[in-house]
Amino acid sequence: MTSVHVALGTRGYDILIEAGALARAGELLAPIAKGRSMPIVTDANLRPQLDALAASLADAGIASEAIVVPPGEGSKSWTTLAHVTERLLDLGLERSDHVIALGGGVIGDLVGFAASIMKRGCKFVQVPTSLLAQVDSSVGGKTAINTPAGKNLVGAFHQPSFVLIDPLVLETLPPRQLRAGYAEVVKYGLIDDAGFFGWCEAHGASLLDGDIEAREVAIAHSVAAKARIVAEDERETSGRRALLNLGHTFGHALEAETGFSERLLHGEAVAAGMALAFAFSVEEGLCDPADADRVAAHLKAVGLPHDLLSAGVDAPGQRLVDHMRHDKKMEGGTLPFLLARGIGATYLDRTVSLDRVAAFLDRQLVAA
Ligand SMILES: NC(=O)c1ccc[n+]([C@@H]2O[C@H](COP(=O)([O-])OP(=O)(O)OC[C@H]3O[C@@H](n4cnc5c(N)ncnc54)[C@H](O)[C@@H]3O)[C@@H](O)[C@H]2O)c1
Ligand SMILES: O=C(O)C(=O)C[C@@H](O)[C@H](O)[C@H](O)COP(=O)(O)O
Ligand SMILES: [Zn+2]
Repeated sequence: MTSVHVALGTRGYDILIEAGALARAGELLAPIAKGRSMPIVTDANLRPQLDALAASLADAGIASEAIVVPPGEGSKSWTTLAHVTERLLDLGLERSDHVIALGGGVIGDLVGFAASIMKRGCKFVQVPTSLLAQVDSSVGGKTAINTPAGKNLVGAFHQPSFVLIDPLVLETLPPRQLRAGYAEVVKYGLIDDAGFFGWCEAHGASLLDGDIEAREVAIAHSVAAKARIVAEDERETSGRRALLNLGHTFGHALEAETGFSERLLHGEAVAAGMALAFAFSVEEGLCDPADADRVAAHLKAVGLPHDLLSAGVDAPGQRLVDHMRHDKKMEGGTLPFLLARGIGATYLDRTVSLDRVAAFLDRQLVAA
């Protein structure tokens, strides 16, 4: 069992990582439920986890109603948000009540946003069930839905009250989803921790193969890294938290280009985006080509996209750059970019021209 605290003063909270924690959820959540019912929002793929959670809550005397939405990125939408908030109102949710987000990053982002606007802000608990959600999205309070204009464009910062991570629930996660989540694990190494990237090279394959110890190490390391960064820069104002966006400017453009669909999952887009950020850094004369090759080689070795073609995208650079203009880091018409001086040495560069990015992307396709 590992516990990590996100040090945000009155908005601070604990993240518990424990094999089998789902079965103890009732006992763990009873102190914050304070005798009130806890609605659970989940998706239709998570019936067994929903039953286990509801049974554990019932054992602890906590009532729960389930709100089940369709699985997939399409549920980060106005339609599903309206459905969830209306159901919560029907259930008589009070502002001091907690809603439980049981699922992957889609459920966490959707429910967190719903909680941020319910009665001007009710409480919520994250029970992440995908690797991506366990290592990244359940921590830090970024919540959002997508719009036709782009990814996560309507949302709020709203921190959960508690994050309950049971690594055993990953046993039912489809391998492709597991791999996609692993991309965000690799991200922590690339950002500022070359030693952890080395750990990923050594243990990534066995983690994906089912090594529970490797999973627990990766989850604990990732959430501790994210908790530190979020505590330093909760609302992404100083530039520190922007590091967590490594690969995402390219990645979100690839997701928009593929219609936020199963064609390219978020983690897959981020994997390709990180490799592109390193390749672009090489072209800009910032990064040793050997480092960029090492990044692409590891992503390729574990079966993740590592360039435009392996991400299934052959769009003109200018079209991808047009998607990037919606990036939330955009400031006064310029887009700060996460670039790399090497593995574990990324930084926010405010001098990148989007025309150079478009030309770089076109060259990537010609070279392939
Ligand atoms: N808020 C943040 O900080 C943050 C960080 C990273 C990603 N995100 C967002 O997270 C989303 C991606 O999250 P995701 O990759 O978890 O996708 P997801 O929520 O769609 O889950 C992936 C799929 O796996 C299924 N699933 C989840 N857990 C399962 C389990 N234990 N067993 C069987 N099936 C299971 C889901 O039903 C879904 O079909 C994106 O929208 C991304 O933008 C947010
Ligand atoms: O927590 C953060 O900060 C991140 O950037 C984590 C990312 O993995 C995540 O995908 C996030 O939702 C992207 O944020 P956005 O601000 O680019 O929408
Ligand atoms: Zn992400």
